[in-house]
Amino acid sequence: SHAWGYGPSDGPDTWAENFPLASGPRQSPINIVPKEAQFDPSLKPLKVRYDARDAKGILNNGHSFQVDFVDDTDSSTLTGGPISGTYRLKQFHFHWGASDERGSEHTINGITFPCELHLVHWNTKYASFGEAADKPDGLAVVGVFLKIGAANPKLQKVLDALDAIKTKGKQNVFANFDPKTLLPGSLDYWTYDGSLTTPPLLESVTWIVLKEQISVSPAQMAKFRSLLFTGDGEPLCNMVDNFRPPQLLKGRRVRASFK
Ligand SMILES: NS(=O)(=O)c1cc(F)cc(F)c1
Ligand SMILES: [Zn+2]
Repeated sequence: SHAWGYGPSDGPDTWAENFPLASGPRQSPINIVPKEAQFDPSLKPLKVRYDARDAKGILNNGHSFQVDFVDDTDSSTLTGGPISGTYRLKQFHFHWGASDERGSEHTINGITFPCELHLVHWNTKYASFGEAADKPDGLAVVGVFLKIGAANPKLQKVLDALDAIKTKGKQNVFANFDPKTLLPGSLDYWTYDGSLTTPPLLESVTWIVLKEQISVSPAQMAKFRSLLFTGDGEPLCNMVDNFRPPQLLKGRRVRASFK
């Protein structure tokens, strides 16, 4: 299997060697230029309905950590917005930097944020996430920027679970959590057709990037950075800078749900 990472020898600039989609026509992330985004009055409001009881576990997968959800019913879904039909929440995860001036994957007018949250959903016209993952309308990911400010109490339950999943492959039960509490007050968004931002870089994602950011404190950022890319017994390597830089737009349009 193809080992990839974020270091000098296996990072984003090397991914095209094993994952040819890296040079594809609809790669993510991108730099969003709000003045060039077209307001689309036909875009519907985003409808987010999550059930805290669907939260299942938390896993250090060696690239980030993710909180996984039970997705065998329509109890936690995303509808409306730019998508048609019903997409089920599968997991959420984050990307972050070694320091506050980098870490996000999408940028706004070239501005980077210290962290970016991704809530991953799959189209229920397909039988499963795995089936949906390589279809052009298979996935919808909601991206939320985190900016340095006051401590965010909604993050704390997630961050307090990180000590038990410090190394690659470790996982734990993570129950009774409603990720809707992580979202900002406004669901105004930009949307464009893109891809997974990590290998296999599948071009199957309708990206929905929220305009409003949520806060994270420096101490909370230190918790993210306390995770390790490496497994038990391997040389320590802090899990930081696990972000792909912005990719070429290649003629794509970015639409705005707001004026
Ligand atoms: N980072 S991302 O949201 O594009 C993403 C989501 C996913 F479900 C699998 C991936 F490999 C990557
Ligand atoms: Zn992601």
